[in-house]
Amino acid sequence: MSDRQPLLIIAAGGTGGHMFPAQALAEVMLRRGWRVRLSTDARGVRYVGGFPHSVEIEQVASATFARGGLINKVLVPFHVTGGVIGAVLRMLRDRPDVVVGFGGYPSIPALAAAWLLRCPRMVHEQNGVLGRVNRIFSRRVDVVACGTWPTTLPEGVEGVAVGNPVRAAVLERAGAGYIPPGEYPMSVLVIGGSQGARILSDVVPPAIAALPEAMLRNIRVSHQAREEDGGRVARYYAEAGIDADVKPFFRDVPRLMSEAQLIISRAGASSLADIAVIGRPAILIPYAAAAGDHQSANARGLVAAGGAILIPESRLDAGSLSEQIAAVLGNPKGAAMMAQAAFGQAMPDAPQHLADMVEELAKGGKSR
Ligand SMILES: CC(=O)N[C@H]1[C@@H](OP(=O)(O)OP(=O)(O)OC[C@H]2O[C@@H](n3ccc(=O)[nH]c3=O)[C@H](O)[C@@H]2O)O[C@H](CO)[C@@H](O)[C@@H]1O
Repeated sequence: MSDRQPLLIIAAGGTGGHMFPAQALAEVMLRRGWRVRLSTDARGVRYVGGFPHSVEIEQVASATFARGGLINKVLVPFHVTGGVIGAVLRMLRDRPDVVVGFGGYPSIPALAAAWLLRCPRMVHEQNGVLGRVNRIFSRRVDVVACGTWPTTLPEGVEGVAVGNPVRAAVLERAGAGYIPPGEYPMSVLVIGGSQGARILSDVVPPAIAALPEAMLRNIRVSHQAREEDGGRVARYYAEAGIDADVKPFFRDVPRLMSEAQLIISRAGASSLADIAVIGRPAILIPYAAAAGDHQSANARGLVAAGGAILIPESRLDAGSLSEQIAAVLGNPKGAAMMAQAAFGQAMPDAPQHLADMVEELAKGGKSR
């Protein structure tokens, strides 16, 4: 590396699942004196508010076969080719030291350009099963960093277990003291990933309303519901006399998690990493339609360690969920052991580890 400030390009698709780990790496690299540029599409740009202000933003065309009509699908190869040509020209001008892809179609232009120009590059896969873009590039990058371990990788591809980097606001609460459930106000946090989950809005309110009266009196719920479900969820809690805060997205999830006696959640990779790093008992309901059932794979470690209870969507109903909630909240010792076990699965040094790998690559060394 010369004396100029090193440049990292982070390429990530437009969902929270890709953007939160990208943000965590950006935060560390800026602290290490790097310039950081985020390459994403219009959907991803909605998340940049959470990124440090000094991160440069480069918006690429949204090109995916997964959405849009026939015309969109016909145009995808042109968008992708245009995106790659643009990325090659910018890289020839700016000579990034390392390019890291976090998955999703918008990461294609930067990764393809880095491959063509032989620029040091890696992908980070958050899930227990490789996403489509990361699978394509897994043989064309220097390193495949894995957030969930073990990850199913294509034959001949080696991965490095790094963990899913969590945001600074989560790290500040790593292993925060847990107050086990008892005869005092208890908090239950319900989150459905970055978009919210309809099934949790259908099943969780009646499950909570069916808890034993003595328990119910002390419960406070923070429930993330999709915009269109928020009204009915809030009404349900109000009519059942339950103290509830219903929002489409909580900006202060790290605080809410640290205050919670129990978390009910989907099994998206960052949600699980946050739960483990803060160390809280959880009931997990993996999204059954996720590609390759990767949410079940994500949850495996936490559940096997005794930090979480898994309920498959196919067996989820208000009655059985209510029993599971009562079992956790009615057993302070068991809940404290779950919190401990969850923290035992955390990889809080994932952001630093990933940052070390970026610096290794920049020096020309391989990280594995
Ligand atoms: C439906 C779907 O396909 N989801 C995928 C998507 O997850 P999705 O985008 O749903 O997100 P994750 O669960 O990985 O991350 C969500 C993040 O949002 C935070 N949060 C959540 C709710 C809220 O109100 N406020 C808030 O800050 C969580 O604490 C977490 O940090 O990408 C992930 C990573 O590739 C995958 O593992 C998921 O399977």
